[in-house]
Parts: sequence; C-alpha cells; structure tokens
Amino acid sequence: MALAAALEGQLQLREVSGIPLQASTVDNWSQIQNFEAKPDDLLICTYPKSGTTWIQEIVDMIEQNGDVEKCQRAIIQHRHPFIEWARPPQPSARNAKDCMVSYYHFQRMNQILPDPGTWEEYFETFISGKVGWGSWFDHVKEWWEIKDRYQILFLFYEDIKRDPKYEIQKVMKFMGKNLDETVLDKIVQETSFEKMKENPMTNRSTVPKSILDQSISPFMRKGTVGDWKDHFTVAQNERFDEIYRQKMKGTSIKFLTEL
Ligand SMILES: Nc1ncnc2c1ncn2[C@@H]1O[C@H](COP(=O)(O)OS(=O)(=O)O)[C@@H](OP(=O)(O)O)[C@H]1O
Repeated sequence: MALAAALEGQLQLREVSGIPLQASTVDNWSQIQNFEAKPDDLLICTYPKSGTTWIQEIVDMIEQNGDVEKCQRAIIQHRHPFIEWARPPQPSARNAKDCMVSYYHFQRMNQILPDPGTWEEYFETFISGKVGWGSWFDHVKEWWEIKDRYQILFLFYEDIKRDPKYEIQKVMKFMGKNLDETVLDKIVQETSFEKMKENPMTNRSTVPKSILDQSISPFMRKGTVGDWKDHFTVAQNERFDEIYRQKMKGTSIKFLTEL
C-alpha cells in the first residue's frame, strides 16, 4: 500500500507557474531555473514528442563530423542530458495533431507518467494543456515570438521529414560547422527513422521495461507526418481545428499537418 501510494505520488504531475511537470523536476526547480549556459552551449528546446531524439542525433552527428562510431559512445540521453531532470534553445516544433497522437502512445508505454486514459479522454487533456511540460499551444507560440530576439534556430519536424539534407545543413551552419556533401549525406542516412529505430543508442531499448514498456508501444513508433488521420474522428478534427484557430489567433506560425 505504502509503495503504491509512493508510486502514485511520483506519477502525479505538479505545477510550476501553471505548467504540469514531473515531481522530481518540481523538487529541483530552483537549481534548474538557475542554470547558466556557457557562451558555446547549444540548448535543444522541444515540446515532448516533436522530434527531440531526432534533432539530438543530428546535432551530435554534425558535432562528430559524421563519425558513426563516436556517436555510439553513449545512449542519446547521456550525450544530451535533459536540463529538467536536474538535468540542462533550439526549438523544434511539430504539428499539434501528430504530437498529440505520439504523446498519447508515449504515455501508454511510459510507466512514470500518468496513464493517458482513453483516446477520447486524452484528446481533452492535451487540448487543455494538462499534460507534462504544459500546453503545446503556449510552447510553440512563445518560442516563435522570441525567435528573432535571440540566437535561436527554429526547426519544424515536418521540414526535416520533407527535406532532411537542407534542414541538417541549416543546423550545421547554426553550429558554425562546415561539412562536405559526403558527410552530410551520411548524416541524412544515419539519422533516418529506420536507422534510429534499430540503433540501441537512440531507440531507448536500454531503458528498463518498468519505465518504458516498448511492448505496449515502441519509443520509435512511426516517425511520420499525418498519423493523426488514423486517430482523429471527423468530429474531433473539426473541434480541434476550431480550438486551434482560437488558441493560435494572432500568431504567424504555420504548420504542415500532411506532406
Ligand atoms: N529519425 C526520425 N525520423 C522521424 N521521426 C523520428 C525520428 N526519431 C524519432 N522520431 C519520432 O519522434 C517522436 C518522438 O519524439 P521525441 O524524441 O521528442 O520524444 S521525447 O519527448 O524525447 O520522449 C516519435 O514519433 P511517433 O512515431 O509519431 O510516435 C518518434 O518515432
């Protein structure tokens, strides 16, 4: 009973400035907030399930000049520690509909995040922003608004999917690197969904089943644009589009929801 209660306590999200976060993050909040970046630090800032792992691997491949062996030195979570796990922007955004679907399946398999409930229930939770790391709408709008004021490279999942080489080149330039065509082509190949799904350093296969149960849903699940069409009902889609219009009013950011 005590263990169950303790576990339940861990699974409950708590809030910082209205944003639901994991309890361990909230406990360490002052340390996280006081993080000071060094001038050459590169922060990857993503909404959950919008391609974090993908851009992490791309950045490391560029940093290591396309050396696959060097990128095998550790699992991705260790090569790019998460600041909020008292642990350490380069916003990467993914359209809300695919993000919601991916997050739903992630919460099904993630044993240390709250159970998502049914798809219908999760649809409401996601729209209201009561999910870990908060509202997709606020995240995207706020980063978009400040992107020109700081040294920020704003990337879209859908763009990387459509033209990986072009987007990887943008990241390379942002990082002040200059790699030749052959290396770039290799990075495109090595960071493809198919390769990263098989790569134990990126596919989370080393995380115990008690934390990520990949028999429920794999971490590298589909990696596509438009999977929402297999989840949203027509009515849900109409309702979502209306809510999206209201919440995104006044912002110029545009997302592709299909390619
Ligand atoms: N290389 C590559 N190409 C295309 N798509 C990829 C790639 N790597 C990861 N993914 C997909 O990204 C989704 C996971 O997002 P995150 O890495 O941000 O998840 S997390 O927040 O760090 O848990 C998750 O999306 P879904 O498949 O839609 O669930 C992953 O499959």
